[in-house]
Amino acid sequence: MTPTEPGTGPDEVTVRPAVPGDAGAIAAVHLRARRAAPMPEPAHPDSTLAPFLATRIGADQVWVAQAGERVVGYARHTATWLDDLYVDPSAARQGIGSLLLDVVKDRLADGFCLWVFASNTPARAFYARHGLVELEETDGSANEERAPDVRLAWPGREPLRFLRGLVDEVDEELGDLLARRAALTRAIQPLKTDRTRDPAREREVAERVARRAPALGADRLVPVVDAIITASLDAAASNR
Ligand SMILES: O=C(O)C(=O)C[C@]1(C(=O)O)C=C[C@@H](O)C=C1
Repeated sequence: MTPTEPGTGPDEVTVRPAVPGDAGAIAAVHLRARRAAPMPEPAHPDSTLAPFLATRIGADQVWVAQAGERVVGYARHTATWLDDLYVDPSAARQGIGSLLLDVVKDRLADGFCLWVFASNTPARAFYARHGLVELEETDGSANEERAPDVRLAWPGREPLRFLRGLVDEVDEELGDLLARRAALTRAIQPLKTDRTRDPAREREVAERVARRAPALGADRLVPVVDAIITASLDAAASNR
């Protein structure tokens, strides 16, 4: 199928920017597609979606796939995130998702990220086929549905640069966390009569960290925790 070529008959699919009047149609596609996929129930009532999407048309970039007069899919993105990509189940497997994804890749040529529910294996396979890479998997505690999800990235035309940019963002968060942790280590020290290191306590720390980072595991994290605590104690001693 060559959906963007003119003159391909009644099934010709075109992609155009959304207009405010599209909110109802794209909300309907979203809800149908979502319920046809292995995804958790939406966190908000169905009736709130069209008004929400109406506020996003204009604020975000929203692209509508249309077959004749019928809205069959849409994509919504910011400068760095793909927030939505849904195809009506009745128009599935016709290349419409790929068409929308190609529009987003063109617009965000330096790369972008998106979240997919871990349970949504068809979507994960679709994105893998289209060159997206899976990054971290969460336990879902940070999303509204409380369902495990996976962060994906399309690393764009300079993948190394894009992924290093993501590393830089994480390192900034890590720096904030290390500063908070070092301040606590420092606050504890004057309360202790015996300041020898406590290996059992440090092992517990490594195990707690490992529960949030199972891919690393406690044994690999023991030396990391040791280095952090050594640096924190050293800074505390030199700043006294
Ligand atoms: O909990 C303590 O006793 C601390 O001194 C804090 C801390 C840490 O930074 O977590 C530092 C050194 C100890 O060996 C164990 C833990």
